Amino acid sequence: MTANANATRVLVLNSGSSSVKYQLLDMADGARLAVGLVERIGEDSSRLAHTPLATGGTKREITERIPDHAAALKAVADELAADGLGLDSPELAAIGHRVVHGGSEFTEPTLITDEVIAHIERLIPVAPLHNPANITGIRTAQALRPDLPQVAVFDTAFHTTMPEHAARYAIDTATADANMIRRYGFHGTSHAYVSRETAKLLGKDPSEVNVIVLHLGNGASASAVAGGRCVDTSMGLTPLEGLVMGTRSGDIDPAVIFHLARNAGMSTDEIDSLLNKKSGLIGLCGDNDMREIRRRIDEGDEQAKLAFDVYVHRLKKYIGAYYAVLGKVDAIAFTAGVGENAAPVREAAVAGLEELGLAVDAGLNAQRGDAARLISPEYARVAVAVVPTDEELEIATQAYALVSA
Ligand SMILES: Nc1ncnc2c1ncn2[C@@H]1O[C@H](COP(=O)(O)OP(=O)(O)O)[C@@H](O)[C@H]1O
Ligand SMILES: CC(=O)OP(=O)(O)O
Ligand SMILES: [Mg+2]
Repeated sequence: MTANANATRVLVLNSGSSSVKYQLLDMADGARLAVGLVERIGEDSSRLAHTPLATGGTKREITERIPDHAAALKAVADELAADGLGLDSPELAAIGHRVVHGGSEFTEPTLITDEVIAHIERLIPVAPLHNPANITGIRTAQALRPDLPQVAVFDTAFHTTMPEHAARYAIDTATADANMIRRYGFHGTSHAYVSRETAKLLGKDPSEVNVIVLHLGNGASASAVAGGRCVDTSMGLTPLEGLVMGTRSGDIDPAVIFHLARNAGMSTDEIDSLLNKKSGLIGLCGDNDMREIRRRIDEGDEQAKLAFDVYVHRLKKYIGAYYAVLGKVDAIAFTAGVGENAAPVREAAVAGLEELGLAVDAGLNAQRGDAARLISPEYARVAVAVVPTDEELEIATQAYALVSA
């Protein structure tokens, strides 16, 4: 199906609302040839940072206004071309796109056609921040390489195995069905990858283990994975539900919204922006970066301490909930920016759960490193692990498997 049957490279594009992250990988040996990021698209302070790993080159930065996603992708293509890794390369087998919302329709990586794009467009009302950027990324890449297979890998796909009782909201069924309202879950490529890597770390097959995955990045979500299949996850119709995040509230009483509309005179858009962009850690203490919050706590800042405590309390509640959902837990895996780096979050989330077989060894927890590792003491019944996620590798692997089949 590829343009060139011997081609083994995959370009992965992760288009966010104001950023594009990308990686070029060679699936013959898993080598990362180039990685980069365009951020603050549409602002005067746009920045492109590109590292051509294949040539051993150092990071290059471009700081000039990049008006939109199309311009961002063209700038990325130019940077790749400067290292002889351009989009015109015959070694490129596919472009893999992270698509955040695939609804109930998409359960597998999918070859992109006009019909698939139309489906992704129909889901914009339930993913207004993410799906439009994903579609622009797809269309721009198509324009640059119309002959190349483009593959959509959906954040929601891994969660489509959730049982109906976990996916349903307890609201009027006709209203829910008419409006696509159900729990979809997100960060699925990360939950899939990390749950498999955790099984590997335990020396087991994924089908033999039950894992709670805590993906704690800027966006954050938990999932309960039984024998390799997702049975529950904390994000819902949109990526707003669940854990406390960098700028999102996670779970709240839905009546907060009516209260703000009726009594504070806020519009729907203002409340949407409040809950998605001005809540979570940033809403609680003015900072969304866990490094800065820890620094402030070390200086005795009470507001930062409260934000940390709210964050950890929610996390602990989800660990307990998914322990109950799974019945038996073999491992808890911490991943993404906060999960991989913030030892105090891991320690606090598990503190006091010894009766559940959960404990963290302080020495192991304090160690750093890029490899998956256990941080629980020998005696603990449940393994606690730090397992670095790699969404780009997972997207490339899924996209390549589809086009080389
Ligand atoms: N060394 C660190 N210590 C504590 N927190 C960190 C560290 N490095 C990154 N983080 C946290 O990780 C977050 C970013 O996580 P990441 O998974 O890269 O997010 P995303 O992919 O959603 O942008 C930062 O906002 C910060 O809170
Ligand atoms: C779905 C989602 O929350 O994505 P991100 O963490 O990239 O914002
Ligand atoms: Mg991430």
